[in-house]
Amino acid sequence: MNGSGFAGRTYVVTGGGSGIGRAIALALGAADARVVVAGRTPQKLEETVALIDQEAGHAGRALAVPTDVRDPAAVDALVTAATDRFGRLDGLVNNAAGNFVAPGIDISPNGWRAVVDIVLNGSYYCTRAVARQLREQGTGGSVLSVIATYAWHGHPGTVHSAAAKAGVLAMTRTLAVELAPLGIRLNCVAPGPTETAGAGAALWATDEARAEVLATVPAARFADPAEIADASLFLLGDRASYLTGECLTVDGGQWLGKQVYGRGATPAARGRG
Ligand SMILES: CCCCCCCCCCC/C=C/C(=O)SCCNC(=O)CCNC(=O)[C@H](O)C(C)(C)COP(=O)(O)OP(=O)(O)OC[C@H]1O[C@@H](n2cnc3c(N)ncnc32)[C@H](O)[C@@H]1OP(=O)(O)O
Ligand SMILES: NC(=O)C1=CN([C@@H]2O[C@H](COP(=O)(O)OP(=O)(O)OC[C@H]3O[C@@H](n4cnc5c(N)ncnc54)[C@H](OP(=O)(O)O)[C@@H]3O)[C@@H](O)[C@H]2O)C=CC1
Repeated sequence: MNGSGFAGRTYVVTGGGSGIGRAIALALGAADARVVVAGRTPQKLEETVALIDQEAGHAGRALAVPTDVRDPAAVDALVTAATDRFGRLDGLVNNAAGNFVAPGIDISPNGWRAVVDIVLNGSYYCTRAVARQLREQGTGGSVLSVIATYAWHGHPGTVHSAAAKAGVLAMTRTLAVELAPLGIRLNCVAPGPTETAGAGAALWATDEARAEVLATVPAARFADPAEIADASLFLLGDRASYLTGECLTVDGGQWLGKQVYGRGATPAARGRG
């Protein structure tokens, strides 16, 4: 990835201790960026830092800052820790999330709050704190939020997450316009079903549920987190320099494949996925 423009730049990745967030953090590290990973579990963050150091062949390219993104003061402290360590910031990946499947009519206020606080409020607090730092630096930068296609088509069992992700998309489009004069770009990536332990536990915990999800994907497979990371680095980096307020879907055709006719023609639907 030499010449990609990431060398020496610094990115905060929330939820960087696992799954897609870890894959994005590793890809940034491999592109010679400096990476600050944030999440609630210190051990998972330290594992990501160790993997980045291992790939780099030396320590010091990454920093773990245990942070609950629901706490705006903790998020401000995260940005301070990142700039104290690396001198400046260049971008943010809003990746942290929580999810569970339940009928909307049965979700408790606390269950609703748990998901919306992490996904929507957390993304706003992080975006606000990083954008303020970029404004102070006068450098511009890039914010990427990881959402899901049900932000626009909805999905039974996920009303809290779908509503929160839709909010993140609206935030992205709104702030893309407000912050363009400062040279700050904001975009989203919307992965389809992606092989991570977190999503597996939250969304397809049984073989039956997993097979049902797979049958909805025309590409007849789950995504590898590295494929989401590839698209994410494109959106974060200079090759997307005129791209803002957009969402790139990386879902193996899942959400377009909802037509009545033709769905049975996919390998997964024929039981070969
Ligand atoms: C049918 C779906 C298939 C869709 C396929 C489409 C394609 C893929 C698209 C996927 C898009 C998005 C994916 C993801 O987001 S994957 C990320 C998954 N990762 C995680 O969820 C990890 C983090 N998770 C958590 O931290 C927790 O799950 C939680 C979100 C609940 C937050 O944890 P916290 O410790 O803060 O909260 P509590 O455990 O105390 O719970 C708070 C309240 O929430 C209620 N709750 C929790 N789980 C459930 C459940 N399964 N059903 C109902 N209610 C639940 C809990 O009871 C608490 O409320 P009360 O105090 O009122 O009891
Ligand atoms: N996997 C999939 O199929 C899809 C995933 N996505 C999205 O991709 C992103 C990553 O998901 P995935 O990698 O699958 O799942 P993970 O469960 O691995 O990732 C979620 C991350 O968020 C962190 N997190 C949760 N709550 C908080 C909090 N309050 N503060 C800080 N960090 C928090 C978790 O760490 P910790 O618990 O240590 O805090 C964890 O590292 C999410 O935004 C998800 O919605 C979208 C579409 C499909």
